[in-house]
Amino acid sequence: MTDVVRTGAELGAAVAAARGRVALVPTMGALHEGHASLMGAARAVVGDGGVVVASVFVNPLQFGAGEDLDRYPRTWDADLALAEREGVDVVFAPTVAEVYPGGDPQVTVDPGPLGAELEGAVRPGHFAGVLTVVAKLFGLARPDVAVFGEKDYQQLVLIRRMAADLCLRVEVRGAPTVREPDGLALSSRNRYLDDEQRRVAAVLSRALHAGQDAARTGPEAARAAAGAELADVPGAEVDYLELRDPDLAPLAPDATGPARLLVAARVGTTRLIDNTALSLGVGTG
Ligand SMILES: Nc1ncnc2c1ncn2[C@@H]1O[C@H](COP(=O)(O)OP(=O)(O)OP(=O)(O)O)[C@@H](O)[C@H]1O
Ligand SMILES: CC(C)(CO)[C@@H](O)C(=O)[O-]
Ligand code: BAL
Repeated sequence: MTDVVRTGAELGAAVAAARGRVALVPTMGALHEGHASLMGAARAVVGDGGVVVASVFVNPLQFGAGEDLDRYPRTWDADLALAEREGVDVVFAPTVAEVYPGGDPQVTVDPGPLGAELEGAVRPGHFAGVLTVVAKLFGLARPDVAVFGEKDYQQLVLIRRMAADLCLRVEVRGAPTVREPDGLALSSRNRYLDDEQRRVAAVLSRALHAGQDAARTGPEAARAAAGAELADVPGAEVDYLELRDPDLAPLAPDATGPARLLVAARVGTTRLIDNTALSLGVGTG
């Protein structure tokens, strides 16, 4: 039985009554099997005696002017059915006024330098909005553990850093990206794509695979192989393709070992992001 709560007070009461550990899965709704995998991971961490809370909240603070806040998919009935199927104990689905009773908050979380790079360079203010709402969700749900998808890798790195830097006493876990059979990462925004755009969108994961395959030869080869896949694909406009270390710091040209390859592109008016781990250097790829 999944309880639906709409206010911070109701959520506080629900988690205060919990006997086991509390795991939180923040989402913006329009739930898909990627979200379901996070809920499954949350249950695996806290066990049957724990409490899994999923939030469904389209956070205006992380959308810039001209972005898709108004048309972001809202599929409440299907979201609740998926949460019930996954055995989520509590769904927190607040209104904007409940989360931001005084309008935009005066105090927000500064994501630091990484917040202005990659996604943050294309979407100024985005990560301040993300970290602020996640900090509020942590304050409301007081989770022991919170689970986020690696699909939004920069977000995951920044939330981990926020939890550590601000001593939030929550364990931040990443979960692997769930993909369509052709490699496209599941994403709520995929539903904006028409058939032709959906076909084009598979180039992102093809590029990441090409980068992985070339990684044994070194960073430049990995980046070039991914770039070659993305070059001249009609209908796909690349925002960035970057190879970084696993914490998203820049890599030395001769770096070896673990790294992260990240891509963002616009297919029509839809922005898609994806990333993969890879291992650089001869004998490690
Ligand atoms: N394919 C996926 N596999 C695993 N986790 C995912 C996947 N897609 C999203 N998530 C995770 O689900 C959580 C909620 O994300 P969100 O509700 O924004 O969904 P989304 O599909 O990423 O939507 P959007 O299209 O807005 O990017 C985040 O932690 C995100 O990383
Ligand atoms: C973490 C999050 C739920 C905060 O609004 C959002 O950025 C998302 O869905 O990834
Ligand atoms: N999936 C990350 C939330 C966003 O794009 O706003």
